[in-house]
Amino acid sequence: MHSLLILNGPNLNLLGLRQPEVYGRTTIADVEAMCRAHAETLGVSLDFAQSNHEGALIDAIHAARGTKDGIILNAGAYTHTSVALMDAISSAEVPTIELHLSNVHAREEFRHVSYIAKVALGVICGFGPRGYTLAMDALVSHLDR
Ligand SMILES: O=C(O)[C@]1(O)C=C(c2cccc(Sc3ccccc3)c2)[C@@H](O)[C@H](O)C1
Repeated sequence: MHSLLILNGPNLNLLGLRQPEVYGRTTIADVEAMCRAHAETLGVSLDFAQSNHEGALIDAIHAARGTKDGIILNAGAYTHTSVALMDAISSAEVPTIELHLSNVHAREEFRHVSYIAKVALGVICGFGPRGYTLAMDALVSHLDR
């Protein structure tokens, strides 16, 4: 059975509570429930976490080496700034999909930069909460290739 980690970065704990016009009204708890139901369907185990702290996200990625088969990472704003997260993903050697609720490429210029994409298996963005289950499907397809 594949073991997946879904990791969410800063401010995503407030998802659905503010800026619904950009990020929708779905809460992070709703996203987790949807992902856990989809994990059952796929027959995979799932850990789901969120942190506002870059170091905690790095620690979770380090811990995934040798224990998780794949990571889905919505690093939030750290996507656009964090060489440390890029290095952690690279060193963990666990296939990682970069995930965004919004289409970052259609937004402000600064959101077009991604340090995560440089070391990711692939990027899914713009599909809202559905992006998480799309990423799960893509990761399992990759692991079963
Ligand atoms: O689209 C995303 O999922 C993204 O990763 C998420 C982000 C993000 C940024 C701020 C807040 C939130 S969640 C939220 C939204 C409104 C109010 C409070 C929190 C997400 C952005 O930093 C990224 O550029 C894009």
